[in-house]
Amino acid sequence: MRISGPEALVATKTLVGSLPKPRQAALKTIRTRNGLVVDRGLVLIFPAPASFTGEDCAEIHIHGGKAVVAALLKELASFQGCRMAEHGEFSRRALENGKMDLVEVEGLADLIAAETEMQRRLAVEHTAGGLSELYEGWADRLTRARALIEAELDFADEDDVPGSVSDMVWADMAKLQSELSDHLAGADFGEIVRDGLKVVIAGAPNAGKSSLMNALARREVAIVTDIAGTTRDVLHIDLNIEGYAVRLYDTAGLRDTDEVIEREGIKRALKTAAEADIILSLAEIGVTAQTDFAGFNGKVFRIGTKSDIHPIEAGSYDLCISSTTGTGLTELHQLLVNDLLMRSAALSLALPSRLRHRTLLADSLESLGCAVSSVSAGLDIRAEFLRQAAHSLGRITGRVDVEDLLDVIFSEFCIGK
Ligand SMILES: Nc1nc2c(ncn2[C@@H]2O[C@H](COP(=O)(O)OP(=O)(O)OP(=O)(O)O)[C@@H](O)[C@H]2O)c(=O)[nH]1
Ligand SMILES: [K+]
Ligand SMILES: [Mg+2]
Repeated sequence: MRISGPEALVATKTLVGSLPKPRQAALKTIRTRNGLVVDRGLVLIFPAPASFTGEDCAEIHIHGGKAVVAALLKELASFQGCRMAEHGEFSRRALENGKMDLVEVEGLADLIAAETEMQRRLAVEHTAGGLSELYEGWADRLTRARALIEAELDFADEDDVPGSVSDMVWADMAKLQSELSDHLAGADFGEIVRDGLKVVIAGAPNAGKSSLMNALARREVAIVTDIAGTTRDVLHIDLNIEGYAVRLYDTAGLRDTDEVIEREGIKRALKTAAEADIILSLAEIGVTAQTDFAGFNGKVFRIGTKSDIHPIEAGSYDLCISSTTGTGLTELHQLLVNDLLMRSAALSLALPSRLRHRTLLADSLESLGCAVSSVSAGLDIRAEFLRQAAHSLGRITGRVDVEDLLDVIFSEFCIGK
């Protein structure tokens, strides 16, 4: 049981008699104020500000049985100012007290939800502040640049400000522009690691889409019949491939039809394929035509099916498989592994992984681009673009730029001494 806030230590002391030394576990008997023993267990205290929330915190380790928990909760609730925490309230207080920033809080949420090794690694990278450091470093660079530009504006006639500072600043800003843009390019993969690679099985009716889904799931997820138009709803399963989350979708067979339910199924199939990272375009070897999915964003692999009953036509397909015999399924798995490895190549896991990150990074990059390229605009306007770029970065971590501009000017130059 974790208790945080100004009354945490008072309440804990009342329950366990005497408090242990900060951050040292001690075995205590936990009693109600009527003297009834609730349980015996280890007690730890973390006086403010050296705690997770930044407030006074206590941990009472109890046996997890329902009645024990209920008894301690009931006793705690009777203390003045003590109540049940709301969802995420400990992290929220940590954020408010400057113990974590927004990216770290999001990382913690992702870490708790992580199911695959790569999701875990990405989340750890975020909770450990790797990304925050990067953004704060960039925001500092922008603030410094702006300070230098404003110094040139304000004190252009004074000797203390070296000339052509501007050139140096803009060269650095152009460099930052490309760093930011490289980082933003990693957002696609960051989102894939966090949310899973979307692999959509699509193609003509009876191509064997649902059979492939079942073979990869190793269970009968989808209905399989020899009737064309069996699958209507979009089905999905989650796979873990080399530590990466992969979401595999089975969809309705694509064809012209007047059947109302099937039409709706096809509409959904196309929508799902449009959002895919990878489309496995299935066609029965030599029997059904391959849908080419031209204009779709996902990478398309042409898969020939039922290789057990048709001669393999090398050249027409990227891969031929048989869900019945299992031929080609190892290769299909390897194809996905290779794709993931290719996407991850040369990328660290300090990647933006949420739409919120992506949007603000894009905003920042756009402002920076305006600042760098508006060569004919006044320096004041270009400086304002730099401010906006830093502001967007500050909003990612939640530590929006405070007005430390003058500090920077005076620390770098000896103006007005
Ligand atoms: N011989 C052979 N038959 C297969 C194979 N895969 C699927 N089939 C058969 O082909 C028929 C259609 O399979 P499904 O998996 O339902 O095909 P689908 O693409 O999901 O079809 P719709 O949902 O109707 O679009 C069934 O009779 C399957 O048993 C295979 O690898 N070899
Ligand atoms: K079918
Ligand atoms: Mg099907």
